[in-house]
Formats: sequence, structure tokens, C-alpha cells
Amino acid sequence: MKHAHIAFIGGGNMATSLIAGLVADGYEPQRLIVSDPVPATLAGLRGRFGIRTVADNASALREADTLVLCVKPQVAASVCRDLAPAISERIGLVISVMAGVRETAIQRWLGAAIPIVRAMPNTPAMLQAGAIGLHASDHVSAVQRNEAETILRAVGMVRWMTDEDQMDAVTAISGSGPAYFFLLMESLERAGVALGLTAEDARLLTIQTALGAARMAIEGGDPPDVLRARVTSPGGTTEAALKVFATAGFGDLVARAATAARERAGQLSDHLTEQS
Ligand SMILES: NC(=O)C1=CN([C@@H]2O[C@H](COP(=O)(O)OP(=O)(O)OC[C@H]3O[C@@H](n4cnc5c(N)ncnc54)[C@H](OP(=O)(O)O)[C@@H]3O)[C@@H](O)[C@H]2O)C=CC1
Ligand SMILES: O=C(O)[C@@H]1CCC=N1
Repeated sequence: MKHAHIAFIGGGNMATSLIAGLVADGYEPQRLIVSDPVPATLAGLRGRFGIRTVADNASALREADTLVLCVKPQVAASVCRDLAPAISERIGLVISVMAGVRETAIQRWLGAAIPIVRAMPNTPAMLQAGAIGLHASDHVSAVQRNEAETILRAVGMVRWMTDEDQMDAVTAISGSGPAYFFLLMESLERAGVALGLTAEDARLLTIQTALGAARMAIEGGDPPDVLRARVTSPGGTTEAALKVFATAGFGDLVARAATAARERAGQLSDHLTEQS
């Protein structure tokens, strides 16, 4: 299949993750173009992936069929409004990875009745191990949904959401989720050092354990609670540790953290919706 010409607006963490995944999946680098105001960012992307780069956003659109918005939500309105005059019929699809920015707001700022798909990937997309939530606005055709899905599938597993509000929950669970697992790794690593391991041993044992646990959960077919029970010998060491987690309200803490992330996505969305 011939790949689309894709223009990325904003060349930061998320654009880099997506580009890394797409290039690893066989996308021709010459079909990918990035615009970003920072010359060093563009030079880094050119050097690493051999893609094309430009300093101004409108120029990135010249040959593109698909536009991927990868800027921070806070600059979404001004970036889209500046892009509006450069939007032509050639652009068949806009994909936005911006947290908490609603499809109606993007439509309004771009000033064009253009099909929009919201995607919420996460940084493991860099290794083609991303988890991605997708939502399509009403006038996105099956062909355009397929196109968005093909691009995002190149960097991970995709799940379609039926309701745009669910994208805030996706953001809270898998968009921000890698940070939660990294936090647990950092804490476990520190605990290992406090218990007498070398820093290197604590880190390697922790990371390999995270990988092994994730692989068991994905490849084994048993749900996490069954896998956890299998590690937990009655009266044993795991049970002693899990009791501490339970007493401290670990489950509630995780639920509160995820709710805070979802509420922040909602706040961003309310705030941005007010910008005409
Ligand atoms: N990081 C993550 O894990 C995830 C992020 N997202 C979403 O992806 C989007 C990007 O996040 P992330 O990549 O982390 O952020 P970054 O800050 O790493 O990337 C944004 C990039 O856009 C550049 N930029 C700023 N202003 C403009 C402009 N006017 N035109 C073009 N480029 C501009 C920034 O430059 P400068 O640094 O100079 O400001 C920066 O290089 C956000 O909306 C976020 O919600 C979604 C899923 C996961
Ligand atoms: O922290 C953020 O706002 C972005 C969205 C999901 C992950 N990073």
C-alpha cells in the first residue's frame, strides 16, 4: 500500500514517538514532514530519521494528505488558526493527539469541515508498543477511519472509543499510564537499594520483573488478579507486601490519581472550548 504524506505540527516527544514507530514500520521518511519552531529539534529529527523538516507550519502542509497535530493543548488554538489559510482539499484527514482538545474546537479553529480523528497514544509508541485510543468525529468516512487506524497501528495497539468523552479516560489510563509504571519502578528500585542491593542490580531486577509481568499478562491469557494470586503463597513474602499496599489503600490511590488525570483533561477541554 502506498503510504500517505503526513505532516506533523510540533516535533516534540509525541511526534518523535510516532515518527520512530512509523519509520520502523517501513514508512518512507521522505513522506513524513515535521514543523517546529526550534531548529535544534528539527536537526535532531532529520539526523535521526532522515525525514523532512520545516520551520513554519503552513509550509508543512504543502504536500501533505494527512495532518497530525502534536503541539501542546495550550497552543492548539493559535496553531490551528494560523494553519487555517493553508488547509486545502488535499488534506483529507486531521489527526489530533492533543490531550483534552475536542473535535468541535479543532474544526472551529481550522475553519474547515475537515474529518478529524482524535488519537491518544503513549510514549511506548516509540517502540511500536503503544496503546492508542481513537475517536472519529461524525463525518469521518470508513476509508478515513481506516487510514487513521493504519497510521496508529504502525505504532501500537488501537481501540476505538464510541464517545468522545471516553478519550479523557483513555488519556488518564494509557496516555499518562507509562509514567505510573515508571514511578512504581523508581520506587521499587529505591526500595531495593535501601534493602542492600546495588543500584544496578536493583534497577535491572526491577525492569526485567516489569517486563516479565507485562508479558505474562499479555501472552498468558490469565487476568492480572489470577497471576497475582499465583505469586502469592499463603503466609509468604508477597502476601506480607500486598497487605501493606492494601492497608495503605493502594487501589483507592490509583483510582484517585487516574481521576485527577481525567479531570485535568476535562479542565483543558473546558478552558479551550471557551477560546473562540
Ligand atoms: N507526551 C506524552 O506522553 C503524550 C502527549 N500527548 C499529547 O501530545 C501533544 C504533544 O505533547 P509532547 O510531544 O509531550 O509535547 P512536547 O512539548 O514534547 O512537543 C510539542 C512540540 O511543539 C513545539 N511547538 C510549540 N509551539 C509550536 C508552534 N506554534 N508550532 C509548531 N510547533 C510548536 C514545541 O516546541 P517548544 O519546545 O519550543 O515549545 C515542542 O517541540 C500534547 O498535546 C499532549 O497532550 C498525547 C499522548 C501522550
Ligand atoms: O501529561 C500530559 O498532559 C500528556 C497527555 C498524556 C500524556 N502526556
